[in-house]
Amino acid sequence: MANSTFDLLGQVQAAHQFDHDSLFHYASAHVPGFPSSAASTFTVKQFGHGQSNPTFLLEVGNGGSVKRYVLRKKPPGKLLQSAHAVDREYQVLRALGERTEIPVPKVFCLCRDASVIGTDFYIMEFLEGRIFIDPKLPGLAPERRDAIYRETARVLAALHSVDVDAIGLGKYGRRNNYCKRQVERWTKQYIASTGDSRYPGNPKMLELAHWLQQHIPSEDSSGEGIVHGDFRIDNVVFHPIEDRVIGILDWELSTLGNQMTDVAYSCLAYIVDINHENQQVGKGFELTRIPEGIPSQAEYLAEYCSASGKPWPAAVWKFYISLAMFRGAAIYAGIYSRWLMGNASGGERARNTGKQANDLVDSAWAYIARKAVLPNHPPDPIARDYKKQFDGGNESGRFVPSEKVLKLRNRLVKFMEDHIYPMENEFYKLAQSSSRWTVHPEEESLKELAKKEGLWNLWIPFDSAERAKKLLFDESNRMDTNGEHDQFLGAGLSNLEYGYLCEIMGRSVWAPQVFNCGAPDTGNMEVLLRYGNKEQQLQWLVPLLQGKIRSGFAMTEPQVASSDATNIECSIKREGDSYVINGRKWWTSGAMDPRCKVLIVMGKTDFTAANHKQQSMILVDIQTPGVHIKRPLTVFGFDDAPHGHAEVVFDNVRVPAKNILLGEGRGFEIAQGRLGPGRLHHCMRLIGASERGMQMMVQRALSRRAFGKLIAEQGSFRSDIAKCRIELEKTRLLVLEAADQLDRLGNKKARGTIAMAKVAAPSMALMVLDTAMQVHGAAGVSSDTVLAHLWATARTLRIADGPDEVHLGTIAKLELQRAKL
Ligand SMILES: Cc1cc2nc3c(=O)[nH]c(=O)nc-3n(C[C@H](O)[C@H](O)[C@H](O)COP(=O)(O)OP(=O)(O)OC[C@H]3O[C@@H](n4cnc5c(N)ncnc54)[C@H](O)[C@@H]3O)c2cc1C
Repeated sequence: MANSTFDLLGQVQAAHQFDHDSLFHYASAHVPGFPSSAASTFTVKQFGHGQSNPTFLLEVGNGGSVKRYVLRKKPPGKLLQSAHAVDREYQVLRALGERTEIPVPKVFCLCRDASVIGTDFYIMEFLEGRIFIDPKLPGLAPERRDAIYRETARVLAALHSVDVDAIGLGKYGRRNNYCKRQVERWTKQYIASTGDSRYPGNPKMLELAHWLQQHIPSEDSSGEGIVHGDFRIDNVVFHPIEDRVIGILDWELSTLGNQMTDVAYSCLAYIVDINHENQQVGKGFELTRIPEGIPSQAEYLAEYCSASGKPWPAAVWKFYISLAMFRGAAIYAGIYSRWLMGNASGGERARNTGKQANDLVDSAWAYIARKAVLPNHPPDPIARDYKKQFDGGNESGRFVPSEKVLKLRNRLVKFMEDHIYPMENEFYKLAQSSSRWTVHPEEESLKELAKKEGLWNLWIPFDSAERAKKLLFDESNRMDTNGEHDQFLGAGLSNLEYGYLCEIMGRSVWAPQVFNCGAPDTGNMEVLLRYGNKEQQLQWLVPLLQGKIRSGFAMTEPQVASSDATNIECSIKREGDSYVINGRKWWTSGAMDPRCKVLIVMGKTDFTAANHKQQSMILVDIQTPGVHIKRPLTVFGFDDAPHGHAEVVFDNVRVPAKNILLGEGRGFEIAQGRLGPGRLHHCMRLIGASERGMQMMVQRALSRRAFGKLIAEQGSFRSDIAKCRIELEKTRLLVLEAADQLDRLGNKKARGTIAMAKVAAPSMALMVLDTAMQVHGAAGVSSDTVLAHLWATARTLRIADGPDEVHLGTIAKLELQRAKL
């Protein structure tokens, strides 16, 4: 719940008492409209929230009406040099209040005469509104949380856009080398606060200061505008009922300088949980769980960057967050030192701040040790618009995702931003190293996290899940899942519903496997779900569903045109209780992966049967003698390690006869069942890859200048991007339509539309990604961006899972058949 500004009031603390009469007379003379009558009642209360300059509510009753003002003063006692400068607060509030639209309380007078109440003070307007002390915004509906965070980001952006020279604040501070000076200043103040034997200094804090000095971003040398210095959600007053800021408070640390420090400070709740009531600093909600509705840190930052026009700070974010924690630690050490002296304005609540200062230092070091802290690019605004578009829940229409799907989608979008995009570089690094054929340990941890978040096996259609539930749990209950078997059978979605989610996974080549939704595993699991017997399911399907193993599908052969599967020559010969397999396969995707334990092999059990009855599919344990992985193949130089596409030789491979799927001669039947949903999954992922391309294209065009103009301002680019958007939206609708037909009409009747989607999606993705690469210039074709890899993958999909021509043939055949009817 929000606190009303009234809720934060209490009695004036003993250490902060002052002469009320003296203040009353001064205010009567200096504050316009302040009652002067001796008959007035005058009460003073102290605001309990905040630890810096003591702040008081003045209430003057006069003839039934009450006027309210706020007074802010320096704390009494010995103060650190340059801290608590209320005259500066007054100066900045006045300039902003009188000459800009930035919401701040109006100031009335500044008093520098210590004889009035003992210290400098100023009097300002009292704002009646809401203050959110807890950044998790408990008690608020998710959409209000979203609105409040986004408004906070926009107000900060507006403040940072103020032209300080135009409003007389050009000399409010030195603009350049702000972070450098901050590190020096807070180091000094920390040392001053901790000299006492009751509170010794922490050597890790000084090491942190050193690290920060070494990592100051180059932009720090050129100055910017206003820095608030303590911009947090609880220093902002919201309108009593509207989600709009009516005042930014607490300007004690304001100056001119590097504004990204404000942004990072406002993000600290994502990283650490600082609550004065707690004895120690906890984990922020980025590490625990972001309360529903609150945008991810990346979304919050994207809102700020888009409103302020600032570049995306991925490369420097570690520095700014660590600086924010360093400064927080120095401030807390100062508060603790004042508490020890008995004059902390927050009173007893300051008792934990000494320990919390040390916790912040530890948190900063832990943050610095993190591999990745922000995605390389801001989250896709289109995904957010899409979310906004449907979040109202009132929209109707054929392709409007349900509430359940939207919730999963939002969770997935966050997971991608928080965990996948930040790890992409790390995954690529390993995949290009000499240890390329090993799995990155983080991938396995992310799989566990995806399970916990309910983002596991989402591809499983509800009808298949029902069948598996009966077979695997209800009867034998042998699947060891700690009673959480539902988690392994997806979320009970239709193919259409999955379409909205699979698209999000397609934005990164690394994502699908983290959610156990990658090819060829999904197709293979589908085969086992539909056609496997119980024994086969228990042996192979269960560990695949759990993500403990991976699998491959071996159909294509180098020596024959494999788009026509009747050509396949691999032989599967029955010999007693076994089948003996001989043949050469290639492009068996996933077979290089160290987790790959089983292959579904397609071959001929009867070379003399009718054309479509010769083929069978059989399960082969990859460790079986005679299975030789010959080499990884590359796609335009990408070997897709550690997954890989292998050439595999089967040399007298003997497997138990019970490994045959469905029975001899049923291979084509299974292939048809396998390929419908699997093909569509590729299409859905291509929509996501194209959205990523669009997003990168836009960012590049808005930040790169050529021949005196942003690329975004060049006419040719505008036409290209518009065409890309048209193609993308057309294709998305076609893919969703195909998924819907698959749900409603089944694989066979939907095959024409699935074929259309299968041809349209790669060609659209190639166009969009090609345009994105073009806009990136040479960087676009390098492996410094994800574009080339996404493009290469999209290109293979004009061939893999059947070349375009085969699908075009299907579409044409159906079209002509219709004409004959
Ligand atoms: C990245 C990648 C991953 C793959 N993963 C797997 C996998 O996991 N398992 C697996 O078994 N296979 C896999 N494949 C192989 C893929 O399924 C085959 O390449 C595909 O089926 C085509 O077979 P082919 O290469 O033998 O081409 P061919 O059959 O020789 O066809 C070559 C070309 O002939 C033309 N053509 C074919 N049919 C017609 C027609 N009817 N009309 C007009 N022109 C036609 C098309 O232009 C076609 O591209 C993968 C391929 C790639 C690139």
